[in-house]
Amino acid sequence: MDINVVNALPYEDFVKLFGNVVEKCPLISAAVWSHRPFKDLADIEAHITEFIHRLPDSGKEGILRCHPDLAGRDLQSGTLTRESQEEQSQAGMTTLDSAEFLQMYRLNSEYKEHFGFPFVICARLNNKADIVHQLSERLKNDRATERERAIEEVKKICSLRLRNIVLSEIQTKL
Ligand SMILES: NC(=O)N[C@H]1NC(=O)NC1=O
Repeated sequence: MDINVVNALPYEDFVKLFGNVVEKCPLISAAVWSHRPFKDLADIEAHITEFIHRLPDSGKEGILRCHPDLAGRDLQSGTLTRESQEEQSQAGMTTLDSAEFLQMYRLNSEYKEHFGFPFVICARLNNKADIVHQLSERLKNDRATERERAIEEVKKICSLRLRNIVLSEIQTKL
């Protein structure tokens, strides 16, 4: 992808293209557009990361709360975003048997009750077993540690979504 093409995009198209690199947080790409011209894709990613890091704790938790549960209500009802659907499918969340589904439901509920935000992990980089293991392990963290840990996962998700757009979507979306 030619970065000059991206730099020439009006904000409406930029947000259309990059609006979901952080799940359901188009405000972030709308804010980052102000930093054009970008040197390259890594520069866009760096601005997104900086924006997230400057948020107060409540803002970071807000980002986490925009994420759907893994194997949760949105997956059941078919209301996941396209990106999340692909990621959850790749991690095996769409083919859980009923015992696995119940286990995910219980662990997700326990995690949410404990921290007040959903468990977030980069599904594309983890399989079913990793996810269950991480859910149980990260429940032991204190809230501040876990908030930062989860934000690191948001950044991984964002990075892979950005790369995906560059590889496959620029021609079809515009
Ligand atoms: N809760 C959670 O981790 N959700 C996600 N992870 C991911 O890679 N895509 C998601 O939607």
